Amino acid sequence: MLAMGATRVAVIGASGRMGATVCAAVEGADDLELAGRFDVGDELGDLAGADVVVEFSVPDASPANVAHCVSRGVHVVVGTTGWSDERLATLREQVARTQGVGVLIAPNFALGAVLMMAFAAKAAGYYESVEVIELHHPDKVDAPSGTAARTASLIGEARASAGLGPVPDATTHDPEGARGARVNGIPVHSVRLRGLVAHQEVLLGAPGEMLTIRHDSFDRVSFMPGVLAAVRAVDEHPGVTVGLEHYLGLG
Ligand SMILES: NC(=O)C1=CN([C@@H]2O[C@H](COP(=O)(O)OP(=O)(O)OC[C@H]3O[C@@H](n4cnc5c(N)ncnc54)[C@H](OP(=O)(O)O)[C@@H]3O)[C@@H](O)[C@H]2O)C=CC1
Ligand SMILES: O=C(O)C1=N[C@H](C(=O)O)C[C@H](O)C1
Repeated sequence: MLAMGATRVAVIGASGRMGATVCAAVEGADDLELAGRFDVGDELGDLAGADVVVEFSVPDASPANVAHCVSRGVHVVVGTTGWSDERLATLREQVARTQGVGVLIAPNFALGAVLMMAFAAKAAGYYESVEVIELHHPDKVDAPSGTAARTASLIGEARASAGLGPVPDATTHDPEGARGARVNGIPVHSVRLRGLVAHQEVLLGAPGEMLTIRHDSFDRVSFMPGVLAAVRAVDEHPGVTVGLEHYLGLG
């Protein structure tokens, strides 16, 4: 629980699609105060005296931004995707040396997306086949999406626990890569289409049936309840947490 009075929040990547939406959401919350907005090239310095920083930038900049916040003892809610295992390990080492600082890295703050990932992980052990299709706006710089990578990772773990082998696939000739990427052994397909925001389908197949689990974010406001919930709770979760589900009791 943060100290009495409005929690001071700074946003890194404040002019971006997500950063601007977060700034508006913080300004609209009675218990939060927008302390600072930071963008590319800005000196982060004392982070405008923020209690919590929200970070939505680009994969190559996010680790340094987060490391700066941790070095200042400021809690961080991170939405930027593209965190590799190596970058996470480095962050965990830094945070372990910093008493009490909380960092949440969440590939998706939409409640329905968190549930979609949980449902997919739950179902994965029962189906021989599974594929992930993520669909996003064409201005997105990373593929596959962080949500798809996390989903594939959770599905891979569930399949291993259930003793399932590789997904069946007789393809031997695919010079154009039409079968998509393999993330943790799970086929992942990335669609980039004008008009879309953020969408994902998980297809699970067994003889004679298919289960489809789909989530759609039609607007970036869908991410705001999760972001604000994380801002309010991050100080109660010292260390590095990956996935909003751990804050919602779903992890
Ligand atoms: N976890 C979640 O729920 C969600 C996560 N995302 C993720 O959030 C990230 C941002 O997405 P989105 O807002 O659409 O992207 P945008 O490109 O709209 O925004 C990114 C912003 O970060 C700025 N930026 C670039 N480099 C730096 C830097 N070194 N320091 C500070 N700011 C910097 C960019 O500035 P400039 O344009 O001038 O380069 C831009 O304003 C992506 O990784 C995306 O995948 C998106 C939606 C939901
Ligand atoms: O870039 C986006 O837009 C999104 N990025 C996140 C991701 O990569 O999973 C979350 C959501 O899908 C929107």
